[in-house]
Amino acid sequence: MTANLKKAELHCHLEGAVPPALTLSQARKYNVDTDAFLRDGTYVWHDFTSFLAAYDAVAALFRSEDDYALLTETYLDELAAAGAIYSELFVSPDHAETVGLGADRYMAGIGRGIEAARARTGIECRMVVVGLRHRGPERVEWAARYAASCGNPFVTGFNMAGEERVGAVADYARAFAIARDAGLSITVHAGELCGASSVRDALDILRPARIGHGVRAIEDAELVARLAGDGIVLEVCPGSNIALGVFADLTAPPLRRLHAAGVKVTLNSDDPPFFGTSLQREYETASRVMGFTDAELNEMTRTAIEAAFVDERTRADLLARL
Ligand SMILES: Nc1ncnc2[nH]cnc12
Ligand SMILES: [Zn+2]
Repeated sequence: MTANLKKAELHCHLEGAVPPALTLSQARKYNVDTDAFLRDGTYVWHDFTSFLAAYDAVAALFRSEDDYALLTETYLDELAAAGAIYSELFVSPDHAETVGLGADRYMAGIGRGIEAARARTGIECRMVVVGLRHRGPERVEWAARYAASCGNPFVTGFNMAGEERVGAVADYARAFAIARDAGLSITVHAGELCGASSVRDALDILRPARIGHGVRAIEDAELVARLAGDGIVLEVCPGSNIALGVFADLTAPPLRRLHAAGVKVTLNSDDPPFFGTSLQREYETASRVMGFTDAELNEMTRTAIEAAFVDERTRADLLARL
């Protein structure tokens, strides 16, 4: 039983972590009909594109600092209850601009939620600002400049998510250079909907410390050896990969093969209520279905904290709590 294990999560989209019950209460607050994207307590989508549309519809229900403080506290309390001592949240200032809240008040609300959850449960949390790939290079550069200049102490990293099949990685090199030059740590979604070449391009052009998913690297033995040799950490999200059809069933995700090849892997929920999962469930599945021992799961948690975008003192504190 993995409920008693300490956990850490590096890959979860804040707007992708909204429990359906909270979506319904937000919809009542703003008088929005949710039938198009939420039915019988389940989000309605059938492929990646319609998943993103449902995700955007849910995100549009969070319009104030208080809304985001509530969402952040709700998710971090759930994580802490599952034994998590550390969480990195992917936050999207584009969504804040879309609803007219503005990025600064968005980040302030999330920061309040982080502080409230930490005061109550001790969970440590940092934010990774996300640029949305399908909004194009200029918009991702806007997100990078925002992350670089916002001065929010919880912001420690930059990422790109969204529709992986749009554009080429090289189009976004300048955005990542802006973030890196400002001292932000780098991760990027790759090797999820696109194959091994998307992981190789990400490594060659963006030089990330971590890769979001990266699991399609399994298609190329030389690339797997490179990931292992370079110590690149994969933010693996098995439940997400199944829900989105990246792999057929839970016996297929290559977590065990990547781990056996010496690749540093971590467990993550990505967008838990959208994919019928949670961090607790990911640990439990890795144990019961994939056969990982508690020692191996604890090693993945350690890997996550060693790869966390935090200052060294916080990292030492977290490792001591493991
Ligand atoms: N799994 C995923 N891939 C790319 N962009 C996302 N945004 C939220 N979840 C995502
Ligand atoms: Zn993701």
